Amino acid sequence: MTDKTELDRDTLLPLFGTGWKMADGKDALDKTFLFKDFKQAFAFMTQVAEDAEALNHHPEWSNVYRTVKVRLTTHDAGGLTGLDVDLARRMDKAAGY
Ligand SMILES: C[C@H](O)[C@H](O)[C@H]1CNC2=NC(N)=NC(=O)C2=N1
Repeated sequence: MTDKTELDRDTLLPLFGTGWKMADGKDALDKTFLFKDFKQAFAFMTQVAEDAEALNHHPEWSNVYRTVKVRLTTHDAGGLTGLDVDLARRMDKAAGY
């Protein structure tokens, strides 16, 4: 599921349910994760770093204390692909959704 054309509403709907939003003219998925404290936020980032390496697909993200802001897009494709959906799911799992 790496073709941009395969991303339909049914694929994205479960992610909207966990707080992901379309951004950047629908070329990206954004979500803000809020954790109990910095330690939990950083543990999440450490787990997701492993997932990103496994997928060879990497988030744009920033961390301030217990907040992690994420943007997912596929630079190679110039928009959203199945890789972004896969990484979003892994992030939700790592955050305990
Ligand atoms: C060469 C390598 O496959 C590419 O640079 C990968 C790595 N990680 C990536 N991550 C994201 N988010 N988009 C990409 O296009 C991308 N490309």
